[in-house]
Amino acid sequence: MRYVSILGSTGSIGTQALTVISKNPATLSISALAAYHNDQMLEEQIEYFKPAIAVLVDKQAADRLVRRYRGSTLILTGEEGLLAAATEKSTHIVLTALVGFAGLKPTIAAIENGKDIAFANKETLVAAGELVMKLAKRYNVRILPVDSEHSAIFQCLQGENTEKIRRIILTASGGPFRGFTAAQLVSVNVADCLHHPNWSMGRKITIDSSTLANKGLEVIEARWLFGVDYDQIEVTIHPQSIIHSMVEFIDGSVLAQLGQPDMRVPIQYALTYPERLVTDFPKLDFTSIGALTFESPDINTFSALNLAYLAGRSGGTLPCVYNAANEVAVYAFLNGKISYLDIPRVIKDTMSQHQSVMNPDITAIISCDSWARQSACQMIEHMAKAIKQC
Ligand SMILES: NC(=O)C1=CN([C@@H]2O[C@H](COP(=O)(O)OP(=O)(O)OC[C@H]3O[C@@H](n4cnc5c(N)ncnc54)[C@H](OP(=O)(O)O)[C@@H]3O)[C@@H](O)[C@H]2O)C=CC1
Ligand SMILES: CC(=O)[C@@H](O)[C@H](O)COP(=O)(O)O
Ligand SMILES: [Mn+2]
Repeated sequence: MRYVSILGSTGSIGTQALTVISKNPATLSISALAAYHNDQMLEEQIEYFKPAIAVLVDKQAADRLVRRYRGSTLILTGEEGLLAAATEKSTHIVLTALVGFAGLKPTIAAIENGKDIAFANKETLVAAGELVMKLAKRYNVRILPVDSEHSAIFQCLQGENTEKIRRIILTASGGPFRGFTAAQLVSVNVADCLHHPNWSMGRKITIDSSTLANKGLEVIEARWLFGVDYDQIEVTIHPQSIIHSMVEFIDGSVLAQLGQPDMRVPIQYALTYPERLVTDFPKLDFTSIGALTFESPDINTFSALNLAYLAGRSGGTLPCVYNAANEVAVYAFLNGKISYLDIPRVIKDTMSQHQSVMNPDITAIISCDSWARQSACQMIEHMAKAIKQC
């Protein structure tokens, strides 16, 4: 039996992981569940999966649950609760399915306690990839990609030597605005952005997909997961999202991983690796797919992708700044404070104000994240004031 802690159990990845676990009761079991404030859904999950620990980071939400709950699961709260879920003693593998930089500390705690990581929380690898990968090596834990592209690459690399990689081809759907001009992007609204053509996901990553910041984050994620240079990572728009990514080797051979756009498959692979278990999820029917097409990304219009390459190549704390500024800008856009094209503007301007620290330790990364959030927030306040004055 493999015991799983899920950080972010009430979200898109978290709930799909629970479906996978409920379909494989002989192999997978839940030891801890954690969410931010959705007490109702967490309570239902506790009733069904009976974890040792359940956590709501938000104290008021945790209080509501504690007042109602009569079972034997230990209910915890706050950052300490999240760390407890990440390090619960019976846990073998921690699925990091929470959003944003908040995943960094529990991921490190899990690694330091010898837990394997099923990695969905890409922001942590972007902000602190070098540090996290070094820790994983030191504590001899496995880092198993959940992100569909990185799971695809990981699957293509089974039995291969990463030194024989010529390039990685990360596929991108292109999002809801593929083919749009900058002029057309001026007036897009939140509802337009939340309409991803192929995947149903949480709000933050869906906005990221639309700006191509998601692909930018994934480029940096790939650099750390697979130890390749940025020159070896290429992004190709593949609107059907059937090929989840490809690896070209030095002899010119290309391996690809294909499947329905269904996150339950990479989630299950990460949780059961190296085993493959039977699924009853819809399978590909090649005759009905028709064409698989490819095009180059429009990096001038969708500049968040280029900014990620810039941040990644510069290294140090700049990827952390890229991530923090993007997080702040996305939530400001979702809350109606800035317009869509302000998102890459905020990232670019925050990056340009930063004095990068090379080889950052955890303290430097945390202070860089705080600095970037504060700078991005100030920028957004100025933008909001300027709009009011018009
Ligand atoms: N969705 C997808 O298909 C994919 C997602 N990913 C990555 O996986 C991660 C999760 O994405 P997704 O599932 O879409 O996100 P969702 O917004 O759907 O879910 C986020 C989950 O994290 C919890 N959460 C949010 N903030 C915190 C916090 N500070 N502390 C503890 N828990 C928190 C939420 O709890 P509550 O509900 O209580 O707010 C919720 O359970 C992201 O990093 C994303 O980039 C990667 C590939 C695909
Ligand atoms: C499902 C998944 O892995 C997402 O990261 C997905 O890749 C988003 O689609 P885009 O290719 O549009 O960014
Ligand atoms: Mn992805």
